[in-house]
Amino acid sequence: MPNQLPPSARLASVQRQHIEHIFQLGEGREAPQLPAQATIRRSWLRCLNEYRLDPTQPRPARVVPQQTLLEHRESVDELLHVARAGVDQLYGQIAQLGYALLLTDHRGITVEFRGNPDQDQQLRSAGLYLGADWDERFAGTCAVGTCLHDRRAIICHHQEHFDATHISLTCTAASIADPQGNVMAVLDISALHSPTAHESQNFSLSLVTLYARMIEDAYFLQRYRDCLMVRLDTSREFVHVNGRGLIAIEENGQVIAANAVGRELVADHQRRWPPWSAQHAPLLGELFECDIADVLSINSAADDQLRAFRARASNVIYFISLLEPRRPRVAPPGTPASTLPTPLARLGADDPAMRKVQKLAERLRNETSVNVLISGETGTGKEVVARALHDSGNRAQGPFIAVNCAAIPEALIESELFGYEPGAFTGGRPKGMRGLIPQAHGGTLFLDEIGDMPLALQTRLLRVLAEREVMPLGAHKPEKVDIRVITATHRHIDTLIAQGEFREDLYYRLNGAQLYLPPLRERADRLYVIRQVFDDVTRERGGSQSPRLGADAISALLAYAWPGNIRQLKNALAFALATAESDEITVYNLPEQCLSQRITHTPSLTAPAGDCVDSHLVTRLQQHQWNISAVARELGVSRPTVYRQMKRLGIVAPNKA
Ligand SMILES: Nc1ncnc2c1ncn2[C@@H]1O[C@H](COP(=O)(O)OP(=O)(O)OP(=O)(O)O)[C@@H](O)[C@H]1O
Repeated sequence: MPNQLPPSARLASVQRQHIEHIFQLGEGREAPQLPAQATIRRSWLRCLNEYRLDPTQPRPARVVPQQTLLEHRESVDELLHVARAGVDQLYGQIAQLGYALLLTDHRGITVEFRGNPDQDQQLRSAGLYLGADWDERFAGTCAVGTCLHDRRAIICHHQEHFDATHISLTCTAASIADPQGNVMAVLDISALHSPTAHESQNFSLSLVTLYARMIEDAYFLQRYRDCLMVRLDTSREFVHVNGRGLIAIEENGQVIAANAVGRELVADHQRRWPPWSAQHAPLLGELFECDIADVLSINSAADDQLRAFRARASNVIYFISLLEPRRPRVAPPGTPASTLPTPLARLGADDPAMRKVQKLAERLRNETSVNVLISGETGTGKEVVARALHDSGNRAQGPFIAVNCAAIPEALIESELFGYEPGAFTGGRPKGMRGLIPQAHGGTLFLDEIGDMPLALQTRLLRVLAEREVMPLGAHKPEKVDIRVITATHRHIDTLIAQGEFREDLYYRLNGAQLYLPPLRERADRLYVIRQVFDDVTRERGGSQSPRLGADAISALLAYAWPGNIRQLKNALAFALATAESDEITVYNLPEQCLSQRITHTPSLTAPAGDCVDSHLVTRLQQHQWNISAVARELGVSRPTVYRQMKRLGIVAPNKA
C-alpha cells in the first residue's frame, strides 16, 4: 500500500501512476483518475503531441541566467513599476497561508517573486523563484504556461501538472492584458503543500483574478494618464471606489482605449452596428445615450460627481465618473495648472524650449497682426505648430492654407500664390485660378521654407503684407485679403540676407515674433513625443489590435539622435508597426539606422536615455534620495539602465558604500 511506504517511495509510486494516467489520456483511454478540467486535458495532449514532452523524463525547474532575466525584466519594466504595489498587497494576504507569488512576462519567465525566505531552497528547486521558466512548451501543463496558452485564469492542482516533479504543487494563475487585450504578464500564487481537494483552491482563483485585474487597470490608468478617462460601473456606490470599466477618450468623446470591461462594451456596440463601427473608434455618445457635454461637466455640475447613462447596445444603466487627465507638468509645483488650449498643450510635455514656444504661441494666438516666424531643423514640427496656432486662435473656423515655397517650381510660384485671370498667360486654365493667398482670406497663410522664395516674389509678398491686398496676374483691380501670415524656415535667414538672397525688410516684417523649435534629440520630453507619435501612427493605421512599444525599443528610440527629427521618428514607427510580427515592437523591428548614431552629448536640462544619462545622474539620484525607480521614471529609461550607468560611472548608493 503506498500509504505505508516512506515518503520518498510513496512519491515515486504516485509519480509512476501519474505518468501512467498521462499515457492513458494520450491513448484515448478513459479512467476516473484523469483530470476533470477540459483545459488540463487539452494541455496534456499538447504536451504529448505538439511539444513532444516525455512524461517519463521529468525535468528539473529551469531558471534562466541572470543576464536573460534582466532582459526579460527590462521588457516589462513599466508594468513591474505599476504592479509592485499589487504584488506586495496580494503577497501580504497569502504569505501566512504558505503561498509564494510569481509574476511572469508573456513568455512565462518569472520577473517578480515573493516567497518565504525560510523555504528558499525548496521554492527554488520547485521552480517557484525569480527567473524560473514556466512556458508550457518546456515545463508542461502548469498554471502559468496553460494560462498563457488559453488566456484565462486557471487552477493547476497537484496531479493536474504534466511533469511528475510538479505534482505536489498547487498553482493558480490569471493573465494581465495590455490595453489592446494582448496578454503581457501572468500573476500566479503557488504553494509547496496544500489540501488534496481541488476546491480548496477556489478562493485562490478569485483572489488572483481580482489582483490581476487591479494590476491591469493600474497599468491602463498609467498608460493613459494624460487622457480624459471615464470610469463606469453598474453600481452607483462602487463607481468611485472600484468602477470596473475604464475608457480613455478625446475631448470630443472619441474612444482612445479601454480596459477589459470597456472593450467588451465597445465590442458589444460593434456587434450591433457592425458595418461602420468596425472601422471607426466609436464616440462615447454612440456607446451611451449621452451628450459629451454632460460627461465633461460631471465633476463641476453633478452633485456626487457621477451621472447615469444607458448603454445603447445592452440597455443597461451605467454610472459614470470622470477622471481628469494628469496634465503634463509645465509649471513648477504650486503654480496653477496649465490653461493652454488643447492644440498648444499637445505640442510638448515638459521641455523648456517647447514650454517657451507654447507660452508665446498662447499669447499670440489671437494677435493676428503679429506675423510669426517659426524656425527649427527640418521635421521638428513647424507646420504642426503653425496649425496649432491657427486652431487655438479666433481664426480656427477660417481656412489654413499651407504653401511649401521650396516644393513649387519657381516659374509657377507667382501664379499659385496670387492667382490669375482667364487668359493671363498661355497654358493657364481657361477660367483662371484663385491664388493661395486669396484662398487664405479669413484664415491663416502658412509659408513653409520661406528662405526658398525667389527675390522678385519677396517684393510682391512684401506689398501684400503692407497693403493687405493681392493683384492676381492679368487682373486690373486688387483684391482685399484678411490673412494671418505664419512663415517657417530651417535655414539661417541672416546668412541669406548677408548673401543678398533675402530681403531684410521682408524678414523684419515676417519676424514679428519668432518661435524656435528644438531638435528632437535635445527635447527633455522625448518620451512624450515618442508615445504621442506612436499613438498617432497607430491610429492612422486604424489598428486597435496594434502591437505595443516594448521597453527596449523605447530605450533605443530615446537614445537615437534623430537627424530628421519627428518626421523621421514617425517614419521609423510606421516601419516598425508595418513589420512587427508579434504583439510587441522590439528593438529588432526598428529601422537599422536607429540603432546607430546615438546622441553623444548631454544636453543641459534634458533627460536623455541610454548612454547619455551620465553627468546628471548623481544629481538626479540625490534629488530622489537614491530611489532608482524614481530616477528611471524621470529620465524615461528602465531601472536596469540606471543601474548599468551607475556601475559604469562608479556611482555607489550611500547605504551600499
Ligand atoms: N508634436 C507632434 N506630435 C506628433 N507628430 C508630430 C509633431 N510634430 C511634428 N509631427 C509630425 O512630424 C512630421 C513633420 O512635421 P512638420 O511637417 O510639421 O515638420 P516641419 O518642421 O514643418 O518640417 P520641414 O522643415 O521639413 O517642413 C509630420 O508628419 C507631423 O505630423
